[in-house]
Amino acid sequence: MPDDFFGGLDFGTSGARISIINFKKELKYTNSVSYQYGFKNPNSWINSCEKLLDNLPLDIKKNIVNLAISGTSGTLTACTLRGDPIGEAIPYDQACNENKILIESITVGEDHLQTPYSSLAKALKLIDKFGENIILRHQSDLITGWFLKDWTYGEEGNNIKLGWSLIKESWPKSYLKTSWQKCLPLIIKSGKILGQIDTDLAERFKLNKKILLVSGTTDSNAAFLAAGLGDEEGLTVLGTTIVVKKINKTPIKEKGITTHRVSNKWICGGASNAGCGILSQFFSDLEIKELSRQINPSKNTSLNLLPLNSRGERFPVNNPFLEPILSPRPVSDSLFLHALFEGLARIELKGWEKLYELTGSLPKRIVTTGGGSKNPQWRAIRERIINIPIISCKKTTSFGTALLAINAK
Ligand SMILES: Nc1ncnc2c1ncn2[C@@H]1O[C@H](COP(=O)(O)OP(=O)(O)O)[C@@H](O)[C@H]1O
Ligand SMILES: O=C(CO)[C@H](O)[C@H](O)COP(=O)(O)O
Repeated sequence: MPDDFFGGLDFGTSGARISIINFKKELKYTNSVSYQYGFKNPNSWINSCEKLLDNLPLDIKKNIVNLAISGTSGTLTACTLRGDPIGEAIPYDQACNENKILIESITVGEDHLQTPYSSLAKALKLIDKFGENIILRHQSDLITGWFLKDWTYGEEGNNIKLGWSLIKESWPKSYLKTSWQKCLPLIIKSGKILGQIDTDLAERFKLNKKILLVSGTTDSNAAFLAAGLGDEEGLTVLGTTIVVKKINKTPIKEKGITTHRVSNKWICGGASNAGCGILSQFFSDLEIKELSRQINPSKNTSLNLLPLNSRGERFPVNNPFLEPILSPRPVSDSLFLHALFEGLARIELKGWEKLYELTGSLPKRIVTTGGGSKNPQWRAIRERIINIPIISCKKTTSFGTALLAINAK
């Protein structure tokens, strides 16, 4: 009797990854692809999903029983009522300042929505551009809909930045009076079975026709699940952006902070606009690895870079006008990389200080996931600057998403 398999697909900034696990949570298969048309183009997400499905070995295709999808939190796209993406998505790190006054008037007391990075700000911009005869979906919800050929649903965590309240289990009352409420998804808790894969799609990719789609989560929550974090540990995701998260007894409502609920715990934290993205702007992955070997992590470069991926910051400060500082650039590439690592470690430190201010405690140990987590020199620099022991977790975000698929109800 062949194993049943559980799949997790994660849509990040640099590409998409799939992990297939069995009931014992053993990783049976993984693969990743980068986006063909760039991150902002939703057809890239669909196209990379198709490539990942095409490349699955047949025995896996036939024995996947549950599938869950995660994606970047706060990347919103407009679609036709039939789920076809319209134009480019607005990515999580793009500030939309256009409807500030309207947003303040409909989100009184909801500070986390009153930022130009909220999905609400992006939703209003998309409605201004494309009208109200559209639906608005985040990355994870769009792809889940693509598998079902039904775009009705939205997963709770992915929609917090759009205004969904995990506590009240509703949209803000002020939305009821708007004409655009119909553009929002019907919210479902994470880890719930939504329905069976579309038959034509299953046939096209030779997949088990009985695959059940499970409502997924955000990329950072999936990383949290993969890391299996303890109450006294913190999570740092070193992906295109740096995300810091810790468990807290109560939710926190503040600009730049998101409170999610994962495995019945409140997970508080924030995502910077700085991260590995800036490394990729200057160096290939191989160059990063080789140049890192020349770095002495115990030394301080005394260069004070602020390595934001672009203008504007979400967390630890929420300022859409903050400019990156990338000069002076030393002649030595390894010295420059060293200084970038230090600048990123200082941003992470400020993140932890901000969470200390809001929660009253620091983690005893930091678990790190994401592309940057495999770098030992960066880890040592981070330990020197942050002064908290750090370990790397080899499990990927899509592995965490696959865990949701196992535990589906
Ligand atoms: N050895 C390394 N050290 C530091 N960063 C690395 C290393 N290898 C890859 N990266 C970075 O990892 C990033 C991709 O990580 P990933 O977690 O896949 O990101 P995302 O999920 O945001 O797409 C790239 O920006 C790349 O620069
Ligand atoms: O930065 C990101 C992409 O890499 C994260 O998706 C995101 O912005 C983190 O969001 P949340 O605060 O909801 O976990």
